[in-house]
Amino acid sequence: MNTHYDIIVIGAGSAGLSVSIAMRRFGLSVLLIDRHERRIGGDCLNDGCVPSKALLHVSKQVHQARLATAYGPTLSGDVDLARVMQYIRDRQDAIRAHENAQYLLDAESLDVAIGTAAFVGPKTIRINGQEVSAKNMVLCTGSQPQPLKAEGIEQVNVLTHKTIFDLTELPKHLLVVGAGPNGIEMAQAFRRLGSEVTVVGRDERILPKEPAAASALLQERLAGEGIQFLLNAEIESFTDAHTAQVKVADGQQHTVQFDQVLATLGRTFDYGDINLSAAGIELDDKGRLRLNNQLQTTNQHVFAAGDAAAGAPAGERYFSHAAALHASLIITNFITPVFDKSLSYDHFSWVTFTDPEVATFGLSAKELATRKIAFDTIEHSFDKDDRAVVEDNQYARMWLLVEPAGLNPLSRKILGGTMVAPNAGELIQELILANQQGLPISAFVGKTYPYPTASNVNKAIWVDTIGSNIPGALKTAVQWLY
Ligand SMILES: Cc1cc2nc3c(=O)[nH]c(=O)nc-3n(C[C@H](O)[C@H](O)[C@H](O)COP(=O)(O)OP(=O)(O)OC[C@H]3O[C@@H](n4cnc5c(N)ncnc54)[C@H](O)[C@@H]3O)c2cc1C
Ligand SMILES: NC(=O)c1ccc[n+]([C@@H]2O[C@H](COP(=O)([O-])OP(=O)(O)OC[C@H]3O[C@@H](n4cnc5c(N)ncnc54)[C@H](O)[C@@H]3O)[C@@H](O)[C@H]2O)c1
Repeated sequence: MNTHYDIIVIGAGSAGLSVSIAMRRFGLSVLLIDRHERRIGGDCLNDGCVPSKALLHVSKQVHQARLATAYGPTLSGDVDLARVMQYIRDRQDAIRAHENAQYLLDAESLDVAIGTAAFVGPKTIRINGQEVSAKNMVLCTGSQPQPLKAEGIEQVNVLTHKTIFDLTELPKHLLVVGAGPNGIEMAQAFRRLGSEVTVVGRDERILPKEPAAASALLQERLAGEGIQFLLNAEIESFTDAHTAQVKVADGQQHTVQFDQVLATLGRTFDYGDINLSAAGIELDDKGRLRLNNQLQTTNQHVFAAGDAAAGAPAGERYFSHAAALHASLIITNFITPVFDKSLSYDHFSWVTFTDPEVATFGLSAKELATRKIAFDTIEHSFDKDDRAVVEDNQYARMWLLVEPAGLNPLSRKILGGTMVAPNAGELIQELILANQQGLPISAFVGKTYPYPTASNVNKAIWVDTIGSNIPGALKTAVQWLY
């Protein structure tokens, strides 16, 4: 470790890895810091995206094996959770092979220091007793799970995403508190592995950041798999280590007996040991870094990326690919400072990896209304799609927000949307590209999809919409010409 670098990056999760590797590749001297060698890769690798997606993968295999018994094969025995968790650890290790300090030094010539960094001045930190300075620094320090508060909580061992992957026995009854993406993904995974699952959510619907119709469709599917939902509800108290009293807004009280409880209540921040005040870095009233839309803190030489950038005026997005977007913005502004770019989520997208997946992109109806942008909502059911029929997915749906029809219906552009379908996260990619590049819907209508690819729905929605709204004058003209 040197005493001065071009850039110091604190936190080696999705954000820190993106910023530090790119800046090093541009030939700058970079120091990347994380508290522990085993935290390199951050939440995504260690207790977020990777283990949760691996768990969902296994749970889907188990679910499909169970469905296959309809055709003759038999299935016996319970899922051995210890073996499932071993599979997850193996998958994490496969990624760790290229996300560790030695690899980063060997492959990227990147200096990595293990220890807790704390500011001692505007451009200087102390780590492991040594002071190191830099021209600029990037805080990629992530976020923490919001703690569950309820009377009697001290009797209960509350799991979070940081501890649930250490379980070795399948819970008989898993109580999930919080109905956001983390809670809903885990609820389905454990239900499919064999647990009874109850979800308690504060809002009136699951996945409240999605359009209401998408939340309702997913909830119906999950309820069909046996997940119990208590919505508009909160844990009032724990009367012992395995009993929760749940109060629903309509006044009803439910007693839920559980052997494990998982809290998935959103994110919070802990800047207790980093001494932000020594660098003049301020927090906002929600305890987030106070940032501008260039992701600059109140210290002009210190920036933030990833979950730590949640205080940006553009809004909160806690995703690995948001970290990559922030990293790309910061890097662009470092290397082309005359064109200061601002953070925008106008073409952002995300996927909740349940089965069916929920994939959302672009501007929401609420954002369009706030910006006074006129739009139509076009709903498309997959019920007549041959691929959906043969795979029994006719329930799937999408809702696209599109410019109002003008003189040429094929020139309309897609402003945003949501799809609830198996593999929606993959199917929606060409819609995202069209949205980002401003392609008109003629791009879909003019494309021939190999039959029966699932993504043909991206054409069918427009063929149906245009086909059922051909203006009378056009029909008359066609008849006359024919
Ligand atoms: C269960 C779960 C599932 C998820 N699934 C997905 C998904 O499927 N797709 C998706 O896009 N996103 C998903 N996310 C969100 C995603 O994991 C996070 O948005 C992302 O990991 C944040 O990356 P980050 O680099 O900002 O922070 P982190 O990954 O939290 O990294 C921050 C790092 O900073 C280090 N650090 C903090 N302070 C200091 C200090 N003072 N000194 C040294 N080091 C420090 C920490 O040790 C940590 O390693 C999921 C999250 C959870 C909880
Ligand atoms: N597939 C993915 O990309 C994925 C998966 C998991 C998590 N994540 C990310 O991680 C972040 C954290 O996930 P999350 O689901 O914990 O956060 P979240 O903020 O999205 O959802 C938490 C939910 O819990 C509810 N809640 C809060 N306190 C409660 C209480 N006391 N009782 C009942 N409900 C309560 C909130 O109203 C909210 O709906 C998310 O913002 C998401 O971006 C992404």
